[in-house]
Amino acid sequence: MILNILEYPDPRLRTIAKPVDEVTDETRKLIEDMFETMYDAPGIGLAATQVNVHQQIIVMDLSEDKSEPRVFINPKVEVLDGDYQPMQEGCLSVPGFYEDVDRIEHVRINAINEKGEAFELEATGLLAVCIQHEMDHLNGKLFVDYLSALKRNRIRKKLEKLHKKSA
Ligand SMILES: O=C(O)C[C@@H](Cc1ccccc1)C(=O)SCC(=O)c1ccccc1
Ligand SMILES: [Zn+2]
Repeated sequence: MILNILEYPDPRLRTIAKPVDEVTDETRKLIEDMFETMYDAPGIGLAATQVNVHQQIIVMDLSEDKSEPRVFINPKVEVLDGDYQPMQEGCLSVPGFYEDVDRIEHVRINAINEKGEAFELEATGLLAVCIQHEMDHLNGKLFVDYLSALKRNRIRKKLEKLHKKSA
């Protein structure tokens, strides 16, 4: 089922997600709906926060042909080296805006998969960037928070105007 994606500046996007106690069939159904929603958008990542479910669940697929689906439940990210690199980011909750954000170049993520098995992954490049972007969502943070107040307010005003039209 395609789920509704919350859009900035919706305050619910600022909610801190809670850990998943047990990976159940209900968790797996939500993950299935998150993948369907992400592919439909289209996007390369989606955090449960964005569909107003405040559990620590991220789905991702950086492939061109939906061939590399990834699930991260209760993820923890470690910095492997402190270098930052700028990369252009978009966000399904901030549709139509793309801005450069500095992110840590090399990270390690520890998480649980949809079968409840623990795993670890080292990442650089777009995968590392996407992991940090999705982790921010689970902590109520958005990529616009890294921009200047001027840019952030311009984006907010444009999206609020769009919401009024469609409301
Ligand atoms: O809002 C999200 O979390 C999804 C976001 C993830 C992301 C993209 C780029 C850098 C960091 C994080 C998106 O997927 S925005 C859409 C997008 O970037 C894209 C869409 C289709 C094909 C390729 C990229
Ligand atoms: Zn996003």
